[in-house]
Amino acid sequence: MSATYSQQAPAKINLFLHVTGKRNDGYHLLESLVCFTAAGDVVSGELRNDGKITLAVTGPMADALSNDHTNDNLVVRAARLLQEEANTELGADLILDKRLPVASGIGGGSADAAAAIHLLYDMWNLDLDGDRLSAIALSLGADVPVCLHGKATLMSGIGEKLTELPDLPPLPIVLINPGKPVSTPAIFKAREEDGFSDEGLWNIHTRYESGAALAADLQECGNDLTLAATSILPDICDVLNAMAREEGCLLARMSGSGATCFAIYDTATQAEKAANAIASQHENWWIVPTEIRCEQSQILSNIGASFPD
Ligand SMILES: C[C@@](CO)(OP(=O)(O)O)[C@H](O)COP(=O)(O)OP(=O)(O)OC[C@H]1O[C@@H](n2ccc(N)nc2=O)[C@H](O)[C@@H]1O
Ligand SMILES: Nc1ncnc2c1ncn2[C@@H]1O[C@H](COP(=O)(O)OP(=O)(O)O)[C@@H](O)[C@H]1O
Repeated sequence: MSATYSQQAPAKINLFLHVTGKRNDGYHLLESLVCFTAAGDVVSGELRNDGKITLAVTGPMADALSNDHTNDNLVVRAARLLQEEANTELGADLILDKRLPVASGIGGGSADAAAAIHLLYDMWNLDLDGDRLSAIALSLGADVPVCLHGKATLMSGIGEKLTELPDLPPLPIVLINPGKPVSTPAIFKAREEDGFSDEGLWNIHTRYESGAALAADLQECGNDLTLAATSILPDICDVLNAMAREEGCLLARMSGSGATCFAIYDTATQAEKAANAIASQHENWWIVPTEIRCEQSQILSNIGASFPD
């Protein structure tokens, strides 16, 4: 019987997200403090010797994905690219346990693609250098390199420049999605007339000892996609207000291009209380109390991927 491999695909949070410019190809230059939560999807799988790659999708959010897993799903696209790059004749039967809402600003698809790369790297016993893996990741999406890295990072460029940061303090958070997907390209398009933020506003050397200290500095930054996202989906304002009203809320903000928002609470008990209170009033919202994960991905350290200073 072959072994089952399993890899978590944690949700990505943009603690702040500044749009600092635009490239000629239409992609935007960003500066964002990215971290990862204990909540996420799970990718698992078994080895095949015939080179075929199959995918089954399970879990509460499976129905939100297109049925054409073979061609559309980022897990399969990542697996095919890695197979080609490594020139291997091995394959895999993969299962995606889809728990994160789709098209929701927490990089679920990007996290799944990164998890598939980690899992298959291990399963196929590969030996590729970090630059080649980073190039595969970027070709799948601007958020995939940071998801491959998997820990607190200052992300810039269009998503390919990664600066590792000191570990963040324990951060109890609540994630809320109002149950409606938003399209990332549509949000970037909707902010076309807005200006650009300055670069270099975040001190990459500061080590935060408490969530309160981190939240205070995050108040000096923002998410430059919020105005565009709330103009397309005003429900995001309801989410932010509901989070901010609960006791112990240090910061409530939208992640990525939305619509998922996160709030940092002073304690885990306050985060859970807030989640329960909000859930009792909004039964259609996706509400998850969780925390920021700080540990480095084990498999990444085996890969030895290098990232710019
Ligand atoms: C906005 C962010 C912030 O972390 O997160 P999400 O809201 O998707 O979670 C990411 O940059 C999203 O990354 P990702 O979702 O991988 O984007 P891609 O598939 O590469 O691009 C989708 C579309 O978004 C726009 N896009 C994306 C990234 C970027 N730096 N500039 C852009 O203008 C482009 O219109 C592009 O066609
Ligand atoms: N495994 C996957 N999980 C989520 N979305 C996927 C996946 N594979 C492909 N997609 C497609 O990628 C798009 C972006 O999804 P997602 O990564 O969830 O958004 P976001 O980056 O805004 O959080 C969706 O339109 C979805 O159809």
